Parts: sequence; C-alpha cells; structure tokens
Amino acid sequence: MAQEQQEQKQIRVGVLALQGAFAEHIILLNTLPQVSEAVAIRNAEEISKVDALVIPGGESTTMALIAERSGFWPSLQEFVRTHPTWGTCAGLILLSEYITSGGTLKGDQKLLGGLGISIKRNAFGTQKESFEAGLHVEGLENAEKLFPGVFIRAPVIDEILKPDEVEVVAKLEQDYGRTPKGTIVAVKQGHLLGSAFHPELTHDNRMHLFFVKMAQDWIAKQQK
Ligand SMILES: NC(=O)CC[C@H](N)C(=O)O
Repeated sequence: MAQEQQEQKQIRVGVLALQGAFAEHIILLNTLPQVSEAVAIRNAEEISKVDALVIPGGESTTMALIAERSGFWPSLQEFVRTHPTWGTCAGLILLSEYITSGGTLKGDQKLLGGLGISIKRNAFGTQKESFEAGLHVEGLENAEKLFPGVFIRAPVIDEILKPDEVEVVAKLEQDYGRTPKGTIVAVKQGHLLGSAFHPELTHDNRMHLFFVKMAQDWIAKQQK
C-alpha cells in the first residue's frame, strides 16, 4: 500500500478563480507533496492543463453567471464530468443535481451537476450566523482528531438522490439552530467530493490531502 502510494504521480490542481475564496485553497494545496502545483483557473485553456479541480466557496449564482457570460461554462461542465473535482460550499451547490426550497425540487439555478444529491442553500441563516463545528470525516488522516468545519451561509445536503452511488463522509454532530444533528455536510461520489464547510479557511490541510489522494487514486484507476 505505502509502495503503491509512493508510485502515484504528483498532480496539478486547479482552483476555479472566477469569484470567492480561491486564494486560500491554492495556499493549502501547495503545502502538499502530492501536488506539483496549484493554480488559479479562469478559462478553458487553463482548465485543460490541470488534473483535478477545486470549486471554492463564494456565491454560486455569481460564479455560474461569470462562467456563462465568458463562454467558459461548457468546458467547465465537461471537466467536472470527466475529472476529479471538489466543491466547497458554493462549489458544493454547483456540483449538485438539484436545489430544494421548502421541500420542492427546483431547477431554476444553473448547476454543473454530477453529485446525486439535492441541496438547500443558506440553510443555516445569514453571514452573522456563521459558526465552527468539530466534525468526524470518514477516511480523513488522524480521523479521531475532529476537523474544524467552518460554516458560512452554508448549504446542507437535504436528500441523497442516488443512495447506491453517493457516500456520506461527514454529518453534523449536534444541532445548530434549525439544523439538526445528523444533517449531511460532506459527500463523495466517484470522482466528485462535496463539502458544505470551508476547509480553506483553517490551518488544517487534511481535507485537501483527502481530496488529492482521492484524485490520484481515481486517475491511477483510469489508466489501468
Ligand atoms: N460561503 C459560501 O460559499 C456561501 C454559499 C452561498 N450562500 C451560495 O448560495 O452560493
């Protein structure tokens, strides 16, 4: 196993830099020996040169609008369909198949899709109601040490639409306002990872390591 991991090639990771907290992701990714370089991605040419992508937190509607107006949307969507991608917060929203509002499926926000989940935006309230919660993340290095989950106008995953394919990797461990303990806040499906919280706003790079290893494993499998 250790041998196998050593043989894995370093990967070049892009961070979507249309809007939001992309700089912080680049800094954390660049701390990992598994990453040859982490770079900002703003167009089709730049995305064609990376092995994996992170879509940061920010404003999902703004990111979609910028990508669409600049003509980047189709290649962004194609990349997400075919390469390891991790969405955090607004990024998780963009990777979802559906957005729910009051329990009804709504299809009016432009989404990249790929994760068989439905999502509820701004589920915890406003910016002022941001909070930090210790999380157990399935498969994280030193998993017994809680991961500091930073939630800012965060979405929640309110339904798993494809239970055979989607793996839950983190849940809230206590109630937060109207959002109950047990609410799903991170999932994995094939080459896609999504988290409602912001690991880039911590000094803990274990979620970044988790994604990069998942991406390396997935890429290695495709080449077999
Ligand atoms: N911190 C965030 O990324 C907030 C996400 C934002 N509420 C959205 O809907 O896109």
